[in-house]
Amino acid sequence: MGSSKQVLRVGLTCAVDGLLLTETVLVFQTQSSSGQGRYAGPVDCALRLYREKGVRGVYRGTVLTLIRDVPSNGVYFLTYEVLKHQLTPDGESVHRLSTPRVLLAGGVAGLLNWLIALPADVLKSNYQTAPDGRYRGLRDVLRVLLRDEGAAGLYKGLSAVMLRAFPANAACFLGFELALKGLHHLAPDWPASVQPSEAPNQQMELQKLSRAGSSTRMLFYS
Ligand SMILES: CC(=O)O[C@H](CC(=O)[O-])C[N+](C)(C)C
Repeated sequence: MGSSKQVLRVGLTCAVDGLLLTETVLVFQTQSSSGQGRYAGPVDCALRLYREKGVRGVYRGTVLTLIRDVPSNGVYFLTYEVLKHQLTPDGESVHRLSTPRVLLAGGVAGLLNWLIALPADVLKSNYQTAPDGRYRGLRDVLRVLLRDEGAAGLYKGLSAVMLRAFPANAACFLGFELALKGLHHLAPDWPASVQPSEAPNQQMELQKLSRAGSSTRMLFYS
């Protein structure tokens, strides 16, 4: 694992990936579930939002998306890495963590992600799906929600979100680990597959590598 700060930084910057389609997806999902059928599909939805409201229309709610995703993504990846290391028995490599432990670390990371993300997610959804002119700005979305529903409104849908969060993110991280193992299998000498920061396991790995006669990989440990 990189340092906690590195993992946190990766998580925080990953938040930007979700910005591109957030408004389009939500507007399209809302009309689909209401059965109104105003848009033929997500692309049609994006194009019409753009034509009717310009770039601002497509990116409405971006600030709230960032408020949701930046802290929660940081905590998400950090929690996963920290838990993986804590769940690794002494003397064993974190890369050989058993499937149930990977699932546990991923599931808990998902729960914490949503515990932090949900209030901003509720505000973002209210803002993005409201008719034009309903809110005077982001603060107004919070004011109206607190007035109408109280603080509990910020955690609307918590149980459903949590029920989904554990299995979805457990499976997501298991898929990630399996993909990583597959790639490592295909390209064992690829530099990025070597973990120079694994100090406790370094000696053991070095012995294994020298037995296998792999001088290329040993270079990365020196
Ligand atoms: C807010 C969100 O989309 O959370 C993701 C996890 C999930 O349950 O969908 C996390 N991440 C955006 C890092 C994939």
